[in-house]
Amino acid sequence: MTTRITLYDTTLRDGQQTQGVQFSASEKIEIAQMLDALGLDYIEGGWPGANPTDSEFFAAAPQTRATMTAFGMTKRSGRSAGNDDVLAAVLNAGTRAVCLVGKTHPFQVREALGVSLDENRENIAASIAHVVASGREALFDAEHFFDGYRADPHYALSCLTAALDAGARWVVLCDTNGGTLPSEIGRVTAAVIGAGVPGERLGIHCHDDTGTAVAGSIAAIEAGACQVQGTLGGLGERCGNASLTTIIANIALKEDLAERFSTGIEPDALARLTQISHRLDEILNRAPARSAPYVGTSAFAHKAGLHASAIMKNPTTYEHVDPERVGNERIIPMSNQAGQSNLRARLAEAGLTVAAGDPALARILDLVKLREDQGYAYDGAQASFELLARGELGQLPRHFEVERYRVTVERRRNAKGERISVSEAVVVVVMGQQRTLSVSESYDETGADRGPVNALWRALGKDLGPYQTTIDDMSLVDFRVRITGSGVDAATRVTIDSADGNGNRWSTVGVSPNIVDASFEALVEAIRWKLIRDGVAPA
Ligand SMILES: CC(=O)SCCNC(=O)CCNC(=O)[C@H](O)C(C)(C)COP(=O)(O)OP(=O)(O)OC[C@H]1O[C@@H](n2cnc3c(N)ncnc32)[C@H](O)[C@@H]1OP(=O)(O)O
Ligand SMILES: CC(=O)C(=O)O
Repeated sequence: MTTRITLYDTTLRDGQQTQGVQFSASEKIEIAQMLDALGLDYIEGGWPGANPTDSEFFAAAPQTRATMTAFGMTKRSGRSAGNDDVLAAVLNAGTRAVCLVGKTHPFQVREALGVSLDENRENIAASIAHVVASGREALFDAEHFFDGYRADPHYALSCLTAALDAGARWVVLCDTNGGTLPSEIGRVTAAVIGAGVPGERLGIHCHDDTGTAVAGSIAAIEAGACQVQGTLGGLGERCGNASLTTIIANIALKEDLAERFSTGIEPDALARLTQISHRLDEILNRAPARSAPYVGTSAFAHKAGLHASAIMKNPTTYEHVDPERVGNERIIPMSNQAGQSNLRARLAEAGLTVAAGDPALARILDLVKLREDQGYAYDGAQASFELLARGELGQLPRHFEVERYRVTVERRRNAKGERISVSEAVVVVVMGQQRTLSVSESYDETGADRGPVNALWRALGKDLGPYQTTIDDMSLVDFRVRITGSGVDAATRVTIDSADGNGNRWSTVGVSPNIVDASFEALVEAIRWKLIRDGVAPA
């Protein structure tokens, strides 16, 4: 018999408090639907009345199986709960549940609110009673609870009791400043339950300022709290909240937890965890975090030669769980850390079968290590690695050669006297007997200059004769620049991610002391790889 842990997501509220994150109402609706499909119990949608986006979201909130919850704060002093306009706006959202944050640390009550301890506790009780009287389920987020408990356990506990006595369904212990370590969180949670607060009405809300928010949340669950709050991928104020993504996977897949606890997440939903996490990254317009537990793009990447060798014999040698359980995949990248096992695995993925012991394997490995020493990085540019390997194996078709290119960047004033820049590129390409010269300016949809690399890409992709139809659906989706080495040895490494209309995505790398030249190398490799992958024969 397992204890059912209630999952409360605050991506749309605390997650929106992340510096640099600003969801639109329609993005909030999409995220709410994703969270609901995943199987969460509560979705905290935001703070109605605090900003137009949150009000718009609640006005159009999707129907969810999860309990949609509006967030707000306890009433201010000097007015009744019924006369507090901030509380009224929260209730007006018409959600099934309302979560109110209130202070439980005497220092915070005095410094931040400037009211007496009794008055604060009465405000908590009156606000929760008002929510309950309006027919909603009430939750109380006990702000700074662990700091408050350390300073004055009697007062902090009395605030929880005031909320529970007023009808709160849940009281949630918040480590608001994120400074409490897991051992203390576990100890205090157990003490709160020992003091009479039922675990079935107790939640935990951790922040990650010590890098232990997930561990702290699990410590509270193990001590008896039955609700856990968090966000997708740990978004949230300052260093973030506890990552619900990690907590969900831990409870489902770590035997010691799975034997004692369960959540509403079904195995097929768990297998969509990586996809959901990457969709959130797309909404946030950021690359997926590499090292995120379970769902990171490197969570199951085996770079070291010793690891790859063992993984190919039995994946459990270097994997704590099967990546498929969370919808992730195993990657064996190539780099200067690789041995022949990585190499043969990567070549097989590219459809290149090479017998163990083939001398070409050693040559390819030596070349990878030499080039990485020069600044190349192949673990994030697998398409360039494939071209390099094909070259050594004598399987690299030469579709075209670049005879020369030239780029100019001009800064001038237009007819209105405004300062503008214009980038222009010329590329000469030879394909068999055919020689083409293409010229292009750089521009985006508004006509603004997008720089020399864009101009080069446009010129290169303008007239590739017999290959044109193959590359027409190609686009550049990401561009990363890194200076490697220092002083006279400094070089620029450019990694380009390309995509095509078939949903393929591939990465290529170029290195040169000159950023434009490094970019050009990566661009040319991107096209070469696409032509090979699409099986186009050289002209
Ligand atoms: C721990 C957390 O993360 S809780 C979530 C915090 N989230 C947010 O703050 C985001 C949304 N907040 C907002 O948009 C705004 O702060 C609003 C609309 C809520 C209030 O805006 P304003 O009225 O301009 O107040 P402002 O933000 O400057 O200050 C907050 C006020 O609330 C009071 N307050 C803070 N917590 C509470 C509480 N739990 N109960 C009652 N009053 C509170 C403060 O004392 C302060 O009052 P004061 O202006 O009289 O000093
Ligand atoms: C409520 C909340 O977000 C906190 O105390 O951290």
